[in-house]
Amino acid sequence: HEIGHSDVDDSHDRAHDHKACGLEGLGDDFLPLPAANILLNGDPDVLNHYAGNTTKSHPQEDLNQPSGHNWSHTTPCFNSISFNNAFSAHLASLPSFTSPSTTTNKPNPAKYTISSIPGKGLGLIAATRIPRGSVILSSHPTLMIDYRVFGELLRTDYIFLQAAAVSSLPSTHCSAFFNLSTQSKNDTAGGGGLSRIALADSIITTNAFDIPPPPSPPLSLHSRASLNDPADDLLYTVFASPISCLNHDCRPNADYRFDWENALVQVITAVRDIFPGEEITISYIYPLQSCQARQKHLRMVWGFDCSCELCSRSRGRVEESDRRVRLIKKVRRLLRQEVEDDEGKVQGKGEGDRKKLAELLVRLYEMEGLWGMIHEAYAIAAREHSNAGEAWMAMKWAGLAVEFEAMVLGEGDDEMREMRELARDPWGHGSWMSRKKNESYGEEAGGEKRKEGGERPMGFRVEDEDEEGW
Ligand SMILES: C[S@@+](CC[C@H](N)C(=O)[O-])C[C@H]1O[C@@H](n2cnc3c(N)ncnc32)[C@H](O)[C@@H]1O
Repeated sequence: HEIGHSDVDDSHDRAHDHKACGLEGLGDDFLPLPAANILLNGDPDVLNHYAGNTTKSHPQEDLNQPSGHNWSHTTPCFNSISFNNAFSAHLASLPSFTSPSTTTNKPNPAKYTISSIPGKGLGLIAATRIPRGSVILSSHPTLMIDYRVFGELLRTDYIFLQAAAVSSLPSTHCSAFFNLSTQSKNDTAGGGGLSRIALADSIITTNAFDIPPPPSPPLSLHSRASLNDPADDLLYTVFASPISCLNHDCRPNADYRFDWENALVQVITAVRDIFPGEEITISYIYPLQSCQARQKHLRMVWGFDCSCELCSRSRGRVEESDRRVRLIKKVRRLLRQEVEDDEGKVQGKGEGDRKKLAELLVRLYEMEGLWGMIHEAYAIAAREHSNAGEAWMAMKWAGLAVEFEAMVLGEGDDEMREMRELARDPWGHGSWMSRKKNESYGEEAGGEKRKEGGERPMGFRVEDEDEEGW
């Protein structure tokens, strides 16, 4: 990467000028034998998906891009390296790829500029105020790799397939890919001594996202053995778009989700208000770790020393944050300790304190600035108040949970559905009054009553998701 690109189009055009694309560009790195064997044996394949055309690619062939469409780097298109061609074909059959003229990627230069950030390379800077909950940008993946590729193929084979998959993308996408950064500043395509195969590998390592399985897998995925283990990540993807310029922050102001309904579009949303001139950031790692653990993880996996605001604080303030993280974990553990009594009702230790603990948890997430995760605390607080028969408080917390879940989980998520239900009708929710009635919660120790006509307390409008805040 050259430092100081001010917009994406410019960087892509420049890359296009001086980078050879296409398989012939692999030059001396061409490794015909092992890859040819893999392809002849059938699995895995590199599949090219251009606007609804699914073409099986053999690395030796130069692919003809479909004509009749004005290709730009925002036209949705991806290559996949997959053991499951049906799945790739399923994605390619979705409207984003079959009608690219109506569903192009959405870079949003009005909201941000790409600038040089001291110590981090390029990054996205807010050009305007971006309210919490607004989508900043969204993009289709350019490259998808089935995770099993890394376990089941030799490295020499899969790094060849990676380079072949990238090189057979349309030239605009290929250029955008090779313009992405690598872990070592000297590795970029313009300079540095890396071969094209090694360069593609380094770019993938630096810029890829893990994609977990969808909440309800499409039919073509049911054959995947690894789906039996929900912890298994499914795909490894790279977005040759401004998404790849988002730097890491241990307490980020934006977060992302993958929209399975819409061909795995990655949607980046502000999780708090972002002000003009602020850097837009996401977290590359699980944020609930000590500073030392986060730093170690980022150094080992990503190869950089984090210079985010939290990691740059004085030692005392870093320790304060670490203590809060430990307390969050402890409170979560305490709230998870529940047993069912003879009647199947949930009985917790120190029951009267559970609501207070849940509210403490919310406060701790807020103090830590964990806006991308705070829906967890809101959902816990909502259930605790519902368990205790406090309808209005349950509705308040469930409403907040829905608002924040919408940013990071999306509509298909089970917890979001549950919270929406709880916010709408706590009295009919499974958690209602499930705590033993041995304490005087709410009205008449029997819980708050449903109001006539299903009135809501002022300010709780779960349906009005487009409105900013409550
Ligand atoms: C996906 S790229 C992000 C865009 C990159 N800054 C660029 O110039 O293209 C990831 C790389 O950005 C840099 N980076 C991201 N977050 C950082 C942080 N918090 N501190 C230092 N470097 C960071 C690291 O070099 C990392 O390998």
